[in-house]
Amino acid sequence: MTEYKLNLGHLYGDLMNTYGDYGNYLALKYYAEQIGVKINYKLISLHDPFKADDYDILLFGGGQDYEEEVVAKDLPQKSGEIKKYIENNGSLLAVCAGFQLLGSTIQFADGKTIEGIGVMPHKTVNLNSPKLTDRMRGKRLIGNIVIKNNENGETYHGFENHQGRTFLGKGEKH
Ligand SMILES: NC(=O)CC[C@H](N)C(=O)O
Repeated sequence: MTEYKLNLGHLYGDLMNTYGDYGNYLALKYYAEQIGVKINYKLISLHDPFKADDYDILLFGGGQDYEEEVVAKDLPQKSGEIKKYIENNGSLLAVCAGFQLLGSTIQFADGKTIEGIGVMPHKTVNLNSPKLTDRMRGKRLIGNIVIKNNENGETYHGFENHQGRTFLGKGEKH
């Protein structure tokens, strides 16, 4: 019998797991097993090599500002391969800080701005940014969320806890 396998890479899963992002792997593993697919899990953390061709799916979870900055310093050594992975239409689930870090800049709660890897054009400002409307400014986003994907009709259930506000760039859509 053919054995189906998926190589899953968890980018900085040891640091970017504040909100239980490891659960995304567990859920995927559970559903994969139902259809006879085995998941090979690999944690890719600080100083670890990363090769785009080694993976079928990548997870990149959320984290607090402190860990996000630690990760941002390590990312340049992997960014070329991450870019290659994305440009080759690789599947990637990036959540919260993970998504922010793929963009151009991220502003933390203390006002400091750091650079993401710029593989996507979005940028993140902090919750006090004058770029925000009065209704949005000063509020932390926290709670359960349900998102409908209007393109494929799928509904995603999750939880958010962040202060940053991400503005999508050219060619990106909700
Ligand atoms: N949930 C998260 O990953 C938080 C990301 C980021 N540190 C923020 O507060 O915006």
